Amino acid sequence: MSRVIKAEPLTADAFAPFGDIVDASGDPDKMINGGMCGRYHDIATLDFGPEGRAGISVFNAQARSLPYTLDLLERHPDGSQAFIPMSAAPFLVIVAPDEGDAPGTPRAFLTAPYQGINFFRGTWHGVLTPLATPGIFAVIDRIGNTANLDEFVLDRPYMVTT
Ligand SMILES: NC(=O)N[C@@H](O)C(=O)O
Ligand code: NI
Repeated sequence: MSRVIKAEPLTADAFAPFGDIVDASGDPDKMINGGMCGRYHDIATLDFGPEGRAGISVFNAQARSLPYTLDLLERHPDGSQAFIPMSAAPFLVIVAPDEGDAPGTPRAFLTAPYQGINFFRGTWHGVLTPLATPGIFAVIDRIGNTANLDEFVLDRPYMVTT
């Protein structure tokens, strides 16, 4: 019998232990370009460690369907990782607390349109999980000389639903 996780709406408070939300919510920090543009300034904690540097990549991921079978969690011990959607489609964000170097009970969140996320360094998470095609995302994460990847295969999968 699979364990079930119900996806929650993504809110800053709920996501705060795991990362940042990257979106244009609320008032901008500054109006620029002659008042034609609102700047939401410096809204994510990027962290690439002393040996790494920031990189921008593009991921073109297959869309998944719900209920989604979660059987793997991973983390990046050496740096943060941000997923910025290049479409309006919501996507699934799965995170878990660290419990003695293994993930605890996962939580799933459904983004709002045009919301991106930034995982803090070391946050256990599910891989990029689009729910619509194209699953194209800009990814800002660490470029460096380490694998920067710990994977944890779940002995019993979870079914993620909305
Ligand atoms: N492995 C990789 O580049 N992607 C994962 O980190 C992911 O979170 O999707
Ligand atoms: Ni990742």
